[in-house]
Amino acid sequence: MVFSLDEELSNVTLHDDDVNYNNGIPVTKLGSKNEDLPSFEFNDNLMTMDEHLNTQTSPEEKRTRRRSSVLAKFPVLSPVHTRRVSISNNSPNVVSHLTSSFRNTPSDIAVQKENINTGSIIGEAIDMRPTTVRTIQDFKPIRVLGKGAYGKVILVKDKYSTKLYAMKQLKKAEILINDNDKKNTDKENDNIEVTDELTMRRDLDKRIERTFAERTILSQLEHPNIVKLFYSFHDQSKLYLILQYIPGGELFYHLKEHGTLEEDTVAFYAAEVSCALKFLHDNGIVYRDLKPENCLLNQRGHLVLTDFGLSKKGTTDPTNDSTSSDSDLEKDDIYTLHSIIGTPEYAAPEILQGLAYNKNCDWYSLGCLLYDMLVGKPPYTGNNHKVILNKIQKDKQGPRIPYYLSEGMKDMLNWLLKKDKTKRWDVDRYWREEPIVKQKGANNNNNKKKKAGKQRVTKFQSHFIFRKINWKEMETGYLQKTTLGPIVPIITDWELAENFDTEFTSMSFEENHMDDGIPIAENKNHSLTTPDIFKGFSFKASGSYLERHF
Ligand SMILES: Nc1ncnc2c1ncn2[C@@H]1O[C@H](COP(=O)(O)OP(=O)(O)OP(=O)(O)O)[C@@H](O)[C@H]1O
Repeated sequence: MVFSLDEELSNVTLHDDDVNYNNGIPVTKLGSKNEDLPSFEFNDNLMTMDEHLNTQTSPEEKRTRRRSSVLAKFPVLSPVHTRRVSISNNSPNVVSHLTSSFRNTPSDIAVQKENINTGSIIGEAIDMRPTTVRTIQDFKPIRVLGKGAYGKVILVKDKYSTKLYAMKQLKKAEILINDNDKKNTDKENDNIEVTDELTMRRDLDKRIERTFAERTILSQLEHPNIVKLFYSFHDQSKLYLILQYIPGGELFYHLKEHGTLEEDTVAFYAAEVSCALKFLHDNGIVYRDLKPENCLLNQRGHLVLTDFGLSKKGTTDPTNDSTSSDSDLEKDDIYTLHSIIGTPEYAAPEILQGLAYNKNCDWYSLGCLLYDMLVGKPPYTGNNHKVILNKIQKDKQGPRIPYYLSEGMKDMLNWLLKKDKTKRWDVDRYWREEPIVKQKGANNNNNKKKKAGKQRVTKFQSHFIFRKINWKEMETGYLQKTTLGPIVPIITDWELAENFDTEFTSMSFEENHMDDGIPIAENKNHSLTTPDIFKGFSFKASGSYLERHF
Protein backbone atom coordinates (compact mmCIF):
# COMPACT_ATOMS: atom_id res chain seq x y z
CA MET A 1 0.00 0.00 0.00
CA VAL A 2 1.06 3.44 -0.80
CA PHE A 3 -0.62 5.68 1.53
CA SER A 4 -0.82 5.42 5.25
CA LEU A 5 -4.06 6.94 6.32
CA ASP A 6 -4.57 5.83 9.84
CA GLU A 7 -1.33 6.90 11.44
CA GLU A 8 0.84 8.96 9.23
CA LEU A 9 -1.87 11.30 8.04
CA SER A 10 -3.37 12.12 11.37
CA ASN A 11 -0.86 14.63 12.63
CA VAL A 12 -1.59 18.02 11.13
CA THR A 13 -5.02 19.57 11.37
CA LEU A 14 -5.68 22.72 9.38
CA HIS A 15 -8.56 25.16 9.05
CA ASP A 16 -11.52 22.87 8.64
CA ASP A 17 -12.31 20.84 11.75
CA ASP A 18 -13.46 17.93 9.71
CA VAL A 19 -10.52 17.66 7.38
CA ASN A 20 -7.11 16.56 8.48
CA TYR A 21 -4.05 17.22 6.40
CA ASN A 22 -0.75 15.52 6.34
CA ASN A 23 1.96 16.10 3.79
CA GLY A 24 -0.58 18.18 1.93
CA ILE A 25 -3.08 15.34 1.67
CA PRO A 26 -6.50 16.19 3.02
CA VAL A 27 -8.46 13.37 4.57
CA THR A 28 -11.96 13.31 5.91
CA LYS A 29 -13.28 11.29 8.77
CA LEU A 30 -16.07 8.83 8.48
CA GLY A 31 -19.00 9.47 10.69
CA SER A 32 -18.11 13.12 11.28
CA LYS A 33 -20.80 15.66 12.21
CA ASN A 34 -23.02 14.91 9.27
CA GLU A 35 -23.40 11.17 9.44
CA ASP A 36 -25.41 10.81 6.27
CA LEU A 37 -23.12 12.44 3.81
CA PRO A 38 -19.65 13.75 4.57
CA SER A 39 -19.56 17.28 3.22
CA PHE A 40 -16.22 17.56 1.51
CA GLU A 41 -15.56 18.89 -1.88
CA PHE A 42 -12.88 18.11 -4.36
CA ASN A 43 -10.18 20.78 -4.37
CA ASP A 44 -8.29 21.13 -7.63
CA ASN A 45 -5.30 22.69 -5.97
CA LEU A 46 -4.60 19.69 -3.87
CA MET A 47 -2.39 16.81 -4.81
CA THR A 48 -4.22 14.14 -6.73
CA MET A 49 -4.06 10.50 -5.78
CA ASP A 50 -1.94 9.71 -8.84
CA GLU A 51 0.56 12.38 -7.95
CA HIS A 52 0.63 11.10 -4.45
CA LEU A 53 1.08 7.50 -5.53
CA ASN A 54 4.01 8.46 -7.70
CA THR A 55 5.84 9.87 -4.72
CA GLN A 56 5.39 6.74 -2.67
CA THR A 57 6.99 3.34 -2.58
CA SER A 58 5.48 0.85 -4.98
CA PRO A 59 2.42 -1.06 -3.80
CA GLU A 60 4.17 -4.38 -4.30
CA GLU A 61 6.60 -3.49 -1.57
CA LYS A 62 3.88 -2.78 0.93
CA ARG A 63 1.13 -5.30 0.28
CA THR A 64 1.47 -8.33 2.43
CA ARG A 65 -0.57 -11.47 2.40
CA ARG A 66 -2.98 -11.62 5.29
CA ARG A 67 -3.39 -15.03 6.74
CA SER A 68 -6.65 -15.95 8.39
CA SER A 69 -6.16 -16.24 12.08
CA VAL A 70 -7.81 -19.16 13.68
CA LEU A 71 -9.03 -19.21 17.19
CA ALA A 72 -5.83 -19.91 19.07
CA LYS A 73 -3.80 -17.40 17.11
CA PHE A 74 -5.68 -14.54 18.72
CA PRO A 75 -4.07 -13.70 22.04
CA VAL A 76 -7.39 -12.65 23.55
CA LEU A 77 -8.54 -16.19 23.24
CA SER A 78 -5.48 -17.64 24.87
CA PRO A 79 -6.76 -19.82 27.62
CA VAL A 80 -6.45 -18.46 31.09
CA HIS A 81 -5.44 -21.74 32.64
CA THR A 82 -2.38 -23.43 31.28
CA ARG A 83 -0.19 -26.16 32.58
CA ARG A 84 3.33 -27.09 31.73
CA VAL A 85 4.16 -30.52 30.47
CA SER A 86 7.27 -31.91 29.02
CA ILE A 87 7.03 -33.18 25.48
CA SER A 88 9.41 -33.17 22.62
CA ASN A 89 9.06 -31.98 19.07
CA ASN A 90 6.79 -34.22 16.99
CA SER A 91 5.89 -36.08 20.10
CA PRO A 92 3.14 -38.55 19.40
CA ASN A 93 1.81 -37.77 22.86
CA VAL A 94 0.02 -34.71 21.70
CA VAL A 95 -1.75 -36.32 18.82
CA SER A 96 -2.65 -39.47 20.61
CA HIS A 97 -3.82 -37.56 23.64
CA LEU A 98 -6.00 -35.34 21.51
CA THR A 99 -7.28 -37.97 19.23
CA SER A 100 -8.12 -40.37 21.97
CA SER A 101 -10.00 -37.60 23.75
CA PHE A 102 -11.84 -36.71 20.64
CA ARG A 103 -12.65 -39.75 18.72
CA ASN A 104 -16.10 -40.06 20.11
CA THR A 105 -17.14 -36.57 21.09
CA PRO A 106 -20.79 -35.81 20.48
CA SER A 107 -19.90 -33.05 18.08
CA ASP A 108 -17.86 -35.47 16.02
CA ILE A 109 -20.78 -37.74 15.75
CA ALA A 110 -22.99 -34.77 14.92
CA VAL A 111 -20.60 -33.66 12.21
CA GLN A 112 -20.50 -37.12 10.72
CA LYS A 113 -24.25 -37.42 10.84
CA GLU A 114 -24.51 -34.04 9.20
CA ASN A 115 -22.34 -35.23 6.37
CA ILE A 116 -24.52 -38.15 5.72
CA ASN A 117 -27.78 -36.31 6.07
CA THR A 118 -27.16 -33.01 4.39
CA GLY A 119 -25.51 -34.14 1.19
CA SER A 120 -27.46 -32.15 -1.27
CA ILE A 121 -26.68 -29.30 -3.52
CA ILE A 122 -29.62 -26.97 -3.34
CA GLY A 123 -32.27 -28.58 -5.47
CA GLU A 124 -30.04 -31.54 -6.33
CA ALA A 125 -29.30 -34.99 -5.01
CA ILE A 126 -25.66 -35.86 -4.46
CA ASP A 127 -24.30 -39.21 -5.38
CA MET A 128 -22.74 -40.37 -2.13
CA ARG A 129 -22.01 -43.95 -3.15
CA PRO A 130 -18.61 -44.96 -1.79
CA THR A 131 -17.76 -46.57 -5.10
CA THR A 132 -17.84 -43.18 -6.80
CA VAL A 133 -15.33 -41.61 -4.43
CA ARG A 134 -12.23 -40.29 -6.15
CA THR A 135 -8.67 -40.77 -4.93
CA ILE A 136 -5.46 -38.77 -5.14
CA GLN A 137 -4.20 -41.19 -7.82
CA ASP A 138 -6.87 -39.85 -10.20
CA PHE A 139 -5.18 -36.46 -10.36
CA LYS A 140 -1.87 -35.32 -11.80
CA PRO A 141 -0.35 -32.32 -9.98
CA ILE A 142 0.68 -29.44 -12.23
CA ARG A 143 1.70 -26.55 -10.00
CA VAL A 144 1.05 -24.91 -6.64
CA LEU A 145 -1.54 -22.11 -6.70
CA GLY A 146 -1.53 -21.05 -3.08
CA LYS A 147 -0.77 -22.02 0.46
CA GLY A 148 -3.02 -21.87 3.47
CA ALA A 149 -2.88 -22.61 7.15
CA TYR A 150 -3.30 -26.37 6.75
CA GLY A 151 -1.75 -27.12 3.39
CA LYS A 152 -1.35 -26.22 -0.26
CA VAL A 153 -3.79 -25.58 -3.08
CA ILE A 154 -2.52 -27.33 -6.22
CA LEU A 155 -3.59 -27.11 -9.84
CA VAL A 156 -4.29 -30.70 -10.87
CA LYS A 157 -5.42 -32.51 -14.00
CA ASP A 158 -7.94 -35.32 -13.93
CA LYS A 159 -6.05 -38.25 -15.50
CA TYR A 160 -9.22 -39.61 -17.07
CA SER A 161 -11.01 -36.52 -18.33
CA THR A 162 -7.98 -34.12 -18.58
CA LYS A 163 -10.08 -31.47 -16.82
CA LEU A 164 -8.27 -29.01 -14.58
CA TYR A 165 -9.19 -28.52 -10.93
CA ALA A 166 -7.83 -26.73 -7.89
CA MET A 167 -7.06 -29.31 -5.24
CA LYS A 168 -7.06 -27.97 -1.70
CA GLN A 169 -5.12 -30.23 0.62
CA LEU A 170 -5.47 -30.12 4.38
CA LYS A 171 -2.95 -32.02 6.45
CA LYS A 172 -4.67 -34.06 9.09
CA ALA A 173 -1.76 -33.67 11.49
CA GLU A 174 -1.95 -29.88 11.22
CA ILE A 175 -5.62 -29.98 12.08
CA LEU A 176 -5.09 -32.38 14.96
CA ILE A 177 -2.18 -30.62 16.61
CA ASN A 178 -3.14 -27.66 18.73
CA ASP A 179 -1.89 -24.27 17.53
CA ASN A 180 -0.43 -23.61 20.94
CA ASP A 181 1.44 -26.87 20.77
CA LYS A 182 2.84 -25.89 17.41
CA LYS A 183 3.87 -22.43 18.58
CA ASN A 184 5.40 -23.67 21.77
CA THR A 185 7.07 -26.61 20.14
CA ASP A 186 8.84 -24.20 17.85
CA LYS A 187 10.14 -22.23 20.81
CA GLU A 188 11.24 -24.90 23.21
CA ASN A 189 11.39 -28.53 22.43
CA ASP A 190 11.38 -30.21 25.78
CA ASN A 191 9.52 -28.04 28.17
CA ILE A 192 6.54 -26.52 26.54
CA GLU A 193 3.41 -24.89 27.74
CA VAL A 194 0.19 -26.44 26.57
CA THR A 195 -3.31 -25.37 27.23
CA ASP A 196 -5.56 -27.22 29.60
CA GLU A 197 -7.29 -30.30 28.36
CA LEU A 198 -10.71 -28.77 28.13
CA THR A 199 -9.49 -25.92 25.97
CA MET A 200 -7.54 -28.27 23.75
CA ARG A 201 -10.59 -30.43 23.31
CA ARG A 202 -12.72 -27.43 22.47
CA ASP A 203 -10.19 -26.03 20.00
CA LEU A 204 -9.65 -29.33 18.27
CA ASP A 205 -13.38 -29.85 18.12
CA LYS A 206 -13.75 -26.51 16.40
CA ARG A 207 -10.97 -27.17 13.91
CA ILE A 208 -12.53 -30.45 12.90
CA GLU A 209 -15.95 -28.88 12.71
CA ARG A 210 -14.60 -26.14 10.44
CA THR A 211 -12.88 -28.65 8.20
CA PHE A 212 -16.19 -30.39 7.70
CA ALA A 213 -18.03 -27.09 7.42
CA GLU A 214 -16.05 -26.05 4.34
CA ARG A 215 -16.83 -29.32 2.58
CA THR A 216 -20.44 -29.38 3.71
CA ILE A 217 -21.22 -25.75 2.95
CA LEU A 218 -19.61 -25.84 -0.49
CA SER A 219 -21.35 -29.08 -1.35
CA GLN A 220 -24.69 -27.41 -0.69
CA LEU A 221 -24.19 -24.23 -2.63
CA GLU A 222 -24.46 -23.23 -6.23
CA HIS A 223 -23.90 -19.57 -7.02
CA PRO A 224 -22.08 -17.84 -9.90
CA ASN A 225 -19.82 -15.95 -7.50
CA ILE A 226 -18.98 -18.87 -5.24
CA VAL A 227 -16.37 -21.53 -6.00
CA LYS A 228 -17.77 -24.97 -6.81
CA LEU A 229 -16.84 -28.17 -5.06
CA PHE A 230 -16.86 -31.30 -7.20
CA TYR A 231 -15.29 -33.97 -5.02
CA SER A 232 -13.79 -34.46 -1.60
CA PHE A 233 -11.94 -37.45 -0.21
CA HIS A 234 -9.18 -38.29 2.23
CA ASP A 235 -6.31 -40.67 2.75
CA GLN A 236 -4.09 -41.48 5.72
CA SER A 237 -2.42 -38.08 5.89
CA LYS A 238 -4.60 -35.52 4.13
CA LEU A 239 -8.07 -34.30 3.28
CA TYR A 240 -8.67 -33.17 -0.29
CA LEU A 241 -11.20 -30.78 -1.77
CA ILE A 242 -11.42 -30.86 -5.57
CA LEU A 243 -12.63 -27.39 -6.50
CA GLN A 244 -13.42 -25.56 -9.69
CA TYR A 245 -10.15 -24.01 -10.92
CA ILE A 246 -10.44 -20.22 -11.05
CA PRO A 247 -7.59 -19.21 -13.39
CA GLY A 248 -7.59 -15.41 -13.00
CA GLY A 249 -5.87 -15.46 -9.62
CA GLU A 250 -6.56 -13.56 -6.44
CA LEU A 251 -7.97 -10.04 -6.40
CA PHE A 252 -5.01 -9.51 -4.07
CA TYR A 253 -2.67 -10.30 -6.95
CA HIS A 254 -4.40 -7.77 -9.23
CA LEU A 255 -4.43 -5.14 -6.50
CA LYS A 256 -0.71 -5.64 -6.20
CA GLU A 257 -0.41 -4.94 -9.92
CA HIS A 258 -2.73 -1.95 -9.95
CA GLY A 259 -2.22 -0.41 -6.50
CA THR A 260 -5.74 0.95 -6.31
CA LEU A 261 -8.79 0.52 -8.54
CA GLU A 262 -11.22 2.88 -10.27
CA GLU A 263 -14.48 3.50 -8.44
CA ASP A 264 -16.57 1.83 -11.15
CA THR A 265 -14.40 -1.27 -10.93
CA VAL A 266 -14.69 -1.27 -7.15
CA ALA A 267 -18.46 -0.89 -7.36
CA PHE A 268 -18.62 -3.84 -9.75
CA TYR A 269 -16.65 -6.13 -7.44
CA ALA A 270 -18.61 -4.83 -4.45
CA ALA A 271 -21.82 -5.82 -6.22
CA GLU A 272 -20.52 -9.32 -7.06
CA VAL A 273 -19.24 -9.95 -3.54
CA SER A 274 -22.49 -8.63 -2.11
CA CYS A 275 -24.51 -11.05 -4.25
CA ALA A 276 -22.42 -13.92 -2.89
CA LEU A 277 -22.69 -12.71 0.72
CA LYS A 278 -26.43 -12.13 0.48
CA PHE A 279 -26.87 -15.61 -0.97
CA LEU A 280 -24.81 -17.09 1.89
CA HIS A 281 -26.75 -15.15 4.51
CA ASP A 282 -30.06 -16.21 2.98
CA ASN A 283 -28.86 -19.78 3.37
CA GLY A 284 -27.94 -19.23 7.01
CA ILE A 285 -24.19 -18.98 6.45
CA VAL A 286 -21.82 -16.32 7.76
CA TYR A 287 -18.67 -16.13 5.63
CA ARG A 288 -16.29 -14.51 8.17
CA ASP A 289 -13.16 -14.25 6.04
CA LEU A 290 -13.69 -11.68 3.33
CA LYS A 291 -10.35 -10.30 2.08
CA PRO A 292 -8.70 -9.79 -1.34
CA GLU A 293 -6.82 -13.10 -1.00
CA ASN A 294 -10.11 -15.00 -0.95
CA CYS A 295 -11.63 -13.21 -3.94
CA LEU A 296 -10.55 -14.90 -7.18
CA LEU A 297 -11.15 -13.71 -10.72
CA ASN A 298 -12.39 -16.17 -13.28
CA GLN A 299 -11.36 -16.20 -16.94
CA ARG A 300 -13.98 -13.54 -17.76
CA GLY A 301 -12.91 -11.29 -14.89
CA HIS A 302 -15.81 -12.07 -12.57
CA LEU A 303 -15.27 -12.41 -8.89
CA VAL A 304 -15.51 -15.83 -7.26
CA LEU A 305 -15.39 -16.29 -3.50
CA THR A 306 -13.22 -19.13 -2.24
CA ASP A 307 -12.02 -20.46 1.15
CA PHE A 308 -15.00 -21.40 3.27
CA GLY A 309 -12.80 -22.72 6.06
CA LEU A 310 -14.10 -20.14 8.51
CA SER A 311 -17.69 -20.06 7.31
CA LYS A 312 -20.34 -21.04 9.73
CA LYS A 313 -23.84 -22.25 9.28
CA GLY A 314 -25.98 -20.22 11.65
CA THR A 315 -27.97 -21.51 14.51
CA THR A 316 -31.09 -20.20 16.09
CA ASP A 317 -30.48 -22.29 19.15
CA PRO A 318 -31.61 -19.99 21.98
CA THR A 319 -28.95 -21.36 24.32
CA ASN A 320 -26.38 -20.13 21.87
CA ASP A 321 -27.84 -16.65 21.66
CA SER A 322 -26.46 -13.98 23.89
CA THR A 323 -27.89 -11.06 21.96
CA SER A 324 -31.30 -11.28 23.52
CA SER A 325 -30.55 -7.84 24.94
CA ASP A 326 -29.68 -6.61 21.48
CA SER A 327 -33.01 -4.98 20.82
CA ASP A 328 -31.95 -3.36 17.57
CA LEU A 329 -31.70 -6.69 15.83
CA GLU A 330 -34.68 -8.76 15.06
CA LYS A 331 -34.65 -12.21 16.48
CA ASP A 332 -35.71 -14.04 13.37
CA ASP A 333 -32.91 -12.93 11.14
CA ILE A 334 -29.91 -13.31 13.38
CA TYR A 335 -27.80 -16.04 14.75
CA THR A 336 -25.08 -15.29 17.14
CA LEU A 337 -21.47 -16.34 16.95
CA HIS A 338 -18.65 -15.90 19.39
CA SER A 339 -15.46 -17.36 17.93
CA ILE A 340 -12.75 -14.80 17.42
CA ILE A 341 -11.60 -15.71 13.96
CA GLY A 342 -10.96 -14.13 10.60
CA THR A 343 -8.24 -11.86 9.32
CA PRO A 344 -7.83 -9.03 11.84
CA GLU A 345 -7.56 -6.20 9.30
CA TYR A 346 -10.91 -7.15 7.78
CA ALA A 347 -12.68 -8.40 10.90
CA ALA A 348 -15.52 -6.42 12.44
CA PRO A 349 -14.72 -4.66 15.74
CA GLU A 350 -17.22 -6.83 17.63
CA ILE A 351 -15.28 -9.95 16.55
CA LEU A 352 -11.95 -8.45 17.62
CA GLN A 353 -13.46 -7.49 20.97
CA GLY A 354 -14.65 -11.01 21.60
CA LEU A 355 -18.30 -9.94 21.63
CA ALA A 356 -21.23 -11.81 20.17
CA TYR A 357 -21.73 -11.11 16.50
CA ASN A 358 -23.87 -12.11 13.55
CA LYS A 359 -23.92 -12.05 9.76
CA ASN A 360 -23.67 -8.26 9.83
CA CYS A 361 -19.91 -8.74 10.42
CA ASP A 362 -19.54 -9.68 6.74
CA TRP A 363 -20.81 -6.25 5.67
CA TYR A 364 -18.15 -4.56 7.79
CA SER A 365 -15.54 -6.74 6.04
CA LEU A 366 -17.02 -5.64 2.72
CA GLY A 367 -16.42 -2.04 3.83
CA CYS A 368 -12.76 -2.95 4.55
CA LEU A 369 -12.43 -4.64 1.16
CA LEU A 370 -13.86 -1.59 -0.66
CA TYR A 371 -11.57 0.69 1.31
CA ASP A 372 -8.61 -1.51 0.44
CA MET A 373 -9.44 -1.45 -3.29
CA LEU A 374 -9.89 2.32 -3.27
CA VAL A 375 -7.08 3.37 -0.99
CA GLY A 376 -4.56 0.54 -1.26
CA LYS A 377 -4.84 -0.93 2.21
CA PRO A 378 -7.56 -1.74 4.71
CA PRO A 379 -8.69 1.03 7.10
CA TYR A 380 -6.70 -0.25 10.07
CA THR A 381 -3.48 -2.17 9.85
CA GLY A 382 -1.13 -3.58 12.43
CA ASN A 383 1.00 -6.56 13.31
CA ASN A 384 -1.66 -8.18 15.39
CA HIS A 385 -5.32 -7.88 16.18
CA LYS A 386 -4.67 -5.97 19.42
CA VAL A 387 -2.99 -3.13 17.57
CA ILE A 388 -5.88 -3.02 15.12
CA LEU A 389 -8.46 -3.08 17.88
CA ASN A 390 -6.66 -0.26 19.70
CA LYS A 391 -6.69 1.84 16.56
CA ILE A 392 -10.38 1.20 15.98
CA GLN A 393 -11.21 2.08 19.57
CA LYS A 394 -9.05 5.20 19.61
CA ASP A 395 -10.56 6.45 16.39
CA LYS A 396 -13.83 7.71 17.83
CA GLN A 397 -15.12 9.04 14.52
CA GLY A 398 -14.24 6.04 12.42
CA PRO A 399 -11.56 5.50 9.80
CA ARG A 400 -10.26 8.35 7.73
CA ILE A 401 -11.51 8.57 4.20
CA PRO A 402 -9.48 10.37 1.56
CA TYR A 403 -11.11 13.46 0.14
CA TYR A 404 -10.76 12.39 -3.47
CA LEU A 405 -13.35 9.62 -3.27
CA SER A 406 -16.77 10.41 -4.65
CA GLU A 407 -19.54 11.35 -2.23
CA GLY A 408 -21.24 8.06 -3.11
CA MET A 409 -18.20 5.99 -2.14
CA LYS A 410 -17.73 7.97 1.06
CA ASP A 411 -21.34 7.37 1.92
CA MET A 412 -21.08 3.64 1.25
CA LEU A 413 -17.91 3.31 3.34
CA ASN A 414 -19.45 5.39 6.07
CA TRP A 415 -22.38 3.03 6.47
CA LEU A 416 -20.51 -0.24 6.14
CA LEU A 417 -17.63 0.68 8.42
CA LYS A 418 -19.67 1.72 11.43
CA LYS A 419 -18.01 0.28 14.52
CA ASP A 420 -21.34 -0.16 16.25
CA LYS A 421 -23.04 -3.08 14.55
CA THR A 422 -26.49 -1.72 15.43
CA LYS A 423 -25.72 1.44 13.46
CA ARG A 424 -24.06 -0.36 10.57
CA TRP A 425 -26.07 -0.72 7.38
CA ASP A 426 -28.13 -3.88 7.74
CA VAL A 427 -27.65 -4.78 4.10
CA ASP A 428 -29.52 -8.07 4.32
CA ARG A 429 -32.65 -6.29 5.45
CA TYR A 430 -32.33 -3.36 3.09
CA TRP A 431 -31.13 -5.35 0.11
CA ARG A 432 -33.60 -4.37 -2.57
CA GLU A 433 -36.92 -2.67 -3.09
CA GLU A 434 -39.55 -5.30 -2.42
CA PRO A 435 -43.22 -4.93 -3.28
CA ILE A 436 -45.00 -3.70 -0.16
CA VAL A 437 -47.02 -6.42 1.51
CA LYS A 438 -49.05 -5.02 4.36
CA GLN A 439 -49.03 -7.22 7.40
CA LYS A 440 -50.65 -6.93 10.76
CA GLY A 441 -48.60 -4.67 13.00
CA ALA A 442 -46.30 -3.64 10.16
CA ASN A 443 -47.17 0.03 10.61
CA ASN A 444 -46.21 -0.03 14.24
CA ASN A 445 -42.82 -1.45 13.44
CA ASN A 446 -42.21 1.14 10.77
CA ASN A 447 -43.11 3.94 13.14
CA LYS A 448 -40.76 2.55 15.74
CA LYS A 449 -37.99 2.39 13.18
CA LYS A 450 -38.59 5.96 12.07
CA LYS A 451 -38.49 7.17 15.65
CA ALA A 452 -35.31 5.28 16.40
CA GLY A 453 -33.83 6.79 13.24
CA LYS A 454 -30.79 4.56 13.58
CA GLN A 455 -31.19 2.21 10.69
CA ARG A 456 -30.46 3.27 7.21
CA VAL A 457 -33.50 2.41 5.16
CA THR A 458 -32.20 3.13 1.67
CA LYS A 459 -32.00 -0.06 -0.33
CA PHE A 460 -28.49 -1.30 -0.87
CA GLN A 461 -28.98 -2.12 -4.54
CA SER A 462 -30.31 1.37 -5.23
CA HIS A 463 -27.22 3.07 -3.89
CA PHE A 464 -25.64 5.60 -6.20
CA ILE A 465 -22.38 3.67 -6.58
CA PHE A 466 -24.34 0.75 -8.10
CA ARG A 467 -26.11 2.86 -10.71
CA LYS A 468 -24.37 0.98 -13.56
CA ILE A 469 -25.05 -2.49 -12.15
CA ASN A 470 -27.72 -4.68 -13.66
CA TRP A 471 -28.58 -6.51 -10.46
CA LYS A 472 -31.11 -8.80 -12.01
CA GLU A 473 -28.63 -10.14 -14.54
CA MET A 474 -25.92 -10.37 -11.91
CA GLU A 475 -28.06 -12.25 -9.40
CA THR A 476 -29.20 -14.77 -11.97
CA GLY A 477 -25.67 -15.33 -13.25
CA TYR A 478 -26.55 -14.14 -16.77
CA LEU A 479 -24.10 -11.24 -16.55
CA GLN A 480 -21.26 -13.52 -15.47
CA LYS A 481 -21.86 -15.70 -18.54
CA THR A 482 -22.31 -12.98 -21.12
CA THR A 483 -20.19 -10.01 -20.07
CA LEU A 484 -16.55 -9.46 -19.21
CA GLY A 485 -15.59 -8.01 -15.84
CA PRO A 486 -13.58 -4.81 -15.46
CA ILE A 487 -10.21 -6.61 -15.23
CA VAL A 488 -9.88 -9.50 -17.65
CA PRO A 489 -6.98 -11.70 -16.61
CA ILE A 490 -4.42 -12.56 -19.25
CA ILE A 491 -4.47 -16.31 -19.72
CA THR A 492 -2.41 -17.80 -22.53
CA ASP A 493 -2.44 -21.32 -21.13
CA TRP A 494 -4.61 -22.39 -18.19
CA GLU A 495 -1.93 -24.77 -16.96
CA LEU A 496 0.62 -21.99 -16.57
CA ALA A 497 -1.36 -20.33 -13.76
CA GLU A 498 0.05 -17.00 -14.94
CA ASN A 499 -2.11 -14.96 -12.59
CA PHE A 500 -0.83 -16.60 -9.45
CA ASP A 501 2.13 -15.43 -7.46
CA THR A 502 5.43 -17.06 -8.47
CA GLU A 503 6.03 -17.38 -4.74
CA PHE A 504 3.56 -20.27 -5.01
CA THR A 505 3.77 -21.45 -8.60
CA SER A 506 7.49 -22.06 -8.19
CA MET A 507 6.93 -24.16 -5.05
CA SER A 508 7.41 -27.89 -5.05
CA PHE A 509 4.24 -29.88 -4.59
CA GLU A 510 6.08 -33.07 -3.74
CA GLU A 511 6.11 -33.62 -0.03
CA ASN A 512 6.95 -37.27 0.22
CA HIS A 513 4.32 -38.13 2.72
CA MET A 514 4.58 -41.82 3.37
CA ASP A 515 0.84 -42.02 3.86
CA ASP A 516 -0.25 -40.03 0.81
CA GLY A 517 -2.56 -41.98 -1.37
CA ILE A 518 -3.20 -44.74 1.13
CA PRO A 519 -6.96 -44.72 1.02
CA ILE A 520 -9.16 -44.77 4.07
CA ALA A 521 -11.83 -47.39 4.14
CA GLU A 522 -14.78 -45.27 5.16
CA ASN A 523 -16.40 -47.89 7.31
CA LYS A 524 -13.35 -49.15 9.10
CA ASN A 525 -12.38 -48.14 12.61
CA HIS A 526 -8.84 -46.91 12.81
CA SER A 527 -6.15 -46.95 15.39
CA LEU A 528 -5.07 -43.90 17.35
CA THR A 529 -2.59 -42.91 14.69
CA THR A 530 -5.30 -42.95 12.05
CA PRO A 531 -8.26 -41.49 13.83
CA ASP A 532 -11.66 -42.07 12.41
CA ILE A 533 -12.77 -38.53 13.07
CA PHE A 534 -12.67 -37.62 9.39
CA LYS A 535 -15.04 -40.38 8.44
CA GLY A 536 -17.76 -39.10 6.14
CA PHE A 537 -15.58 -36.45 4.52
CA SER A 538 -15.80 -37.97 1.04
CA PHE A 539 -18.27 -36.50 -1.41
CA LYS A 540 -19.07 -36.46 -5.10
CA ALA A 541 -21.29 -33.89 -6.79
CA SER A 542 -24.19 -35.20 -8.80
CA GLY A 543 -23.69 -36.08 -12.45
CA SER A 544 -25.89 -33.25 -13.65
CA TYR A 545 -24.01 -30.74 -11.51
CA LEU A 546 -20.69 -31.93 -12.92
CA GLU A 547 -22.06 -31.74 -16.43
CA ARG A 548 -23.49 -28.28 -15.94
CA HIS A 549 -20.17 -26.88 -14.87
CA PHE A 550 -17.92 -28.49 -17.43
N1 LIG B 1 -10.55 -22.79 -6.67
C1 LIG B 1 -9.37 -22.20 -6.74
N2 LIG B 1 -8.84 -21.87 -7.94
C2 LIG B 1 -7.64 -21.25 -8.01
N3 LIG B 1 -6.91 -20.92 -6.92
C3 LIG B 1 -7.37 -21.21 -5.71
C4 LIG B 1 -8.63 -21.87 -5.55
N4 LIG B 1 -8.85 -22.03 -4.23
C5 LIG B 1 -7.80 -21.50 -3.60
N5 LIG B 1 -6.89 -21.02 -4.48
C6 LIG B 1 -5.61 -20.37 -4.16
O1 LIG B 1 -5.07 -20.91 -2.97
C7 LIG B 1 -5.00 -19.93 -1.95
C8 LIG B 1 -5.23 -20.58 -0.60
O2 LIG B 1 -6.52 -21.16 -0.61
P1 LIG B 1 -7.47 -21.06 0.65
O3 LIG B 1 -7.60 -19.62 1.05
O4 LIG B 1 -8.72 -21.79 0.36
O5 LIG B 1 -6.58 -21.83 1.72
P2 LIG B 1 -6.59 -21.65 3.28
O6 LIG B 1 -5.77 -22.77 3.81
O7 LIG B 1 -7.95 -21.57 3.79
O8 LIG B 1 -5.86 -20.26 3.42
P3 LIG B 1 -5.85 -19.30 4.67
O9 LIG B 1 -5.22 -20.05 5.77
O10 LIG B 1 -5.02 -18.13 4.17
O11 LIG B 1 -7.26 -18.88 4.92
C9 LIG B 1 -6.03 -18.88 -2.36
O12 LIG B 1 -5.76 -17.63 -1.78
C10 LIG B 1 -5.87 -18.90 -3.88
O13 LIG B 1 -4.76 -18.17 -4.29
